[in-house]
Amino acid sequence: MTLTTTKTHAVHGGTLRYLKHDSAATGTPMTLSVFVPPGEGPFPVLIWLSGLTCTEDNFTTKAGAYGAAAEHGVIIVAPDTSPRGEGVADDPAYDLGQGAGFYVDATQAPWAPHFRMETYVTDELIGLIDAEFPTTKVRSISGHSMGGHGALTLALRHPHLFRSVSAFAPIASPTRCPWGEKALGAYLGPDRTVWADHDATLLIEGGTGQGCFDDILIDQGDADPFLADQLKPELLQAAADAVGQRITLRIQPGYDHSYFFMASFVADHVGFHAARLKD
Ligand SMILES: N[C@@H](CCC(=O)N[C@@H](CSC=O)C(=O)NCC(=O)O)C(=O)O
Repeated sequence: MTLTTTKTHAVHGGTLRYLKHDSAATGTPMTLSVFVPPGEGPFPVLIWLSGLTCTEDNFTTKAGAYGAAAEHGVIIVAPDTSPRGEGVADDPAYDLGQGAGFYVDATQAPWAPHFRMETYVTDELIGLIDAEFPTTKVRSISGHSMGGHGALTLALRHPHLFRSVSAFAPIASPTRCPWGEKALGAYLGPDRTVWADHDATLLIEGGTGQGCFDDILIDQGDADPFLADQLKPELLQAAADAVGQRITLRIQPGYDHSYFFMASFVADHVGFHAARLKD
């Protein structure tokens, strides 16, 4: 599984690479970016999962995370959000198919052959990064919106892989919002009991990952147009309170769903993870 560098940029004293590789998990080429801070390493890793419509480029060019990553000595990995290509299933809507992988392994036609983003991130991507970059083999995970859902569910489902988890405006309970119901129904089929394994709120309510994370940092803008119908962080907070999982949910006044919001607080998230990655 060879990584090919397509572009390299110097940034904040470190090196940002855009990369591509043939993925065994998705059966397609996959693209990603990797920022390596200045110095010899080895460095811990923060995996960033982006939201609907994104490629690896949105976070890389808009989040402004690399100054904090350089300061804390953290590698940041930002993969694409789905398999892509002519032979890959798609849907004309922005919230299903290419650019909307939802970080699950699809079981349903026509998605099942390539839409395997849970395996891609938790198995192939982590292995590839640890093999090809100077890592400490210790990592954390964060993401935005669909990627916030991905970060939370992958951390709760695979807590041995991650030291810490945070999210920006995550889809907190995809079994109870239009984006999630549409995607989980398409990728996993009509049985809602199967969806529950990919719903961060229901996972926390059921005790999955309990005791694995001392705190979960979540930032949410109160001017986010998706807050009431799609995101519902209050459900996650209630579930966490019920089982004693600490969540630091920061409602940020005036902030929307855009990368301007993330750029405003991403340094806090890098610092949150860095403190736990270096323990
Ligand atoms: N096109 C849609 C919404 C698209 C959108 O807002 N995408 C967000 C993630 S939403 C949840 O996963 C995003 O990150 N966009 C990329 C960016 O660079 O901002 C619509 O217009 O309603």
